[in-house]
Amino acid sequence: MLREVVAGYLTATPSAPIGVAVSGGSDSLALMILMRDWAQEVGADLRVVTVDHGLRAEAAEEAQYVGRIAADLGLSHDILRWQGWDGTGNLQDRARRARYSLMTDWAKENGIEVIALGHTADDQAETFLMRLSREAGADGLAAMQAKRLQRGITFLRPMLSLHRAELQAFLTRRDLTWVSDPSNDDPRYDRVRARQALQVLEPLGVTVASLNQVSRNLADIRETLAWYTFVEARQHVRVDHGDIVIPLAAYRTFRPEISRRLLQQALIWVSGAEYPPRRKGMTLLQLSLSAGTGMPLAGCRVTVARGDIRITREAAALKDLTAAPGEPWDGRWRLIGPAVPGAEVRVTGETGLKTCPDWRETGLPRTTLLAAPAVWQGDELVAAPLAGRAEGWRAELLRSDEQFFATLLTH
Ligand SMILES: Nc1ncnc2c1ncn2[C@@H]1O[C@H](COP(=O)(O)OP(=O)(O)OP(=O)(O)O)[C@@H](O)[C@H]1O
Repeated sequence: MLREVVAGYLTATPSAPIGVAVSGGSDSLALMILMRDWAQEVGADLRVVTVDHGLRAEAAEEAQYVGRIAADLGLSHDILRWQGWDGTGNLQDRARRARYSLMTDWAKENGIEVIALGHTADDQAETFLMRLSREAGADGLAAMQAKRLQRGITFLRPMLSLHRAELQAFLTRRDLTWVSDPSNDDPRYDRVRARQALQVLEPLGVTVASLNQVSRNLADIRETLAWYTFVEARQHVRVDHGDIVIPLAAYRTFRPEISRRLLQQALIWVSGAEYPPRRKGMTLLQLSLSAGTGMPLAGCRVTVARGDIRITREAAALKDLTAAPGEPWDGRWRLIGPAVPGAEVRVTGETGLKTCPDWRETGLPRTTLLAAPAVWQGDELVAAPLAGRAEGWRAELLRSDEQFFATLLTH
């Protein structure tokens, strides 16, 4: 039964090896066993991975414990070590990001396109409660996706409908013990407090199952909102030299939730950021646009001019960014031209634009050109093709306009 639930998310005969991320906790250990049974049946090549964050003395031992069980099951196992914490930021968050990035690199090196994770219905319910305290909207409260493409790798969560207790019973039946992270009982962590709160809420009928249903309802709402944002964007929005342009007249007809989503995706798309700006910043931006003025936000400048809202990259955010000619710059542009010794691509900026007398003839706004790429040789501007000084160079945009519209549906 458990195996059928998991197998339901997997391709019958996968052509590439499949990864499974196992921390040693009960959920992911059960996942490894269920997937091994499935892999044997369909002849899939399963690869196990554990990230050792190096944060607890027992972590290395736990990773080896996973390795031993994997070996007993005839599975290959890799341990990835994180040594990157510089003492800044929120440790939990940094460790989590590092884990995803290490696993993504590992997958790419091994030709793995899919990694399965052991999130359960309990994780979903706990996350829901934690997000309530952060005043989340439909997006924050919506159920985790069972399948999500991130940085070129598909992350699968085939156990979202299963409960931790049934997975633990399954392991116990197989005489297997799992690793218990001591932080799982430490009330300093939000997740632990959320778990305790669930017990208190139970008499109200607020249970793991009901919270999962609510989060699925919200996922449907999220999808519907995404669809309407896409429809409005298709009808009114255009992409101009990597900027997103929204006619003010159309913007004024959008419901606030639709304009917020549109602006949020535009900011992410233009800046290349991994995460959306905070809600507070988005609210300020919406207020500012209602008053007919723009503002800088999240590495972008939002301007209002000639009846258009324009989301452009912020030049100041690019001042230290360099790339070799022909290489991607800011993940968006590539400059191609004749060989120039010592040439490098940097932002045009005020200094560069001063040397481009014809920039007005390009029809592009000044803010856009300030943040555009240029070719420099030391302090000398060699070329700024977008600002009317081509000198044999051309600027190639690395993302198609279509990609922007597509992100409105998937985020
Ligand atoms: N150290 C680890 N090594 C390998 N896989 C891990 C590790 N930690 C977590 N995972 C994987 O991620 C799943 C979820 O774990 P956990 O709930 O602790 O992560 P989280 O960071 O809270 O979740 P999310 O990634 O959604 O934020 C596990 O079931 C397992 O598949």
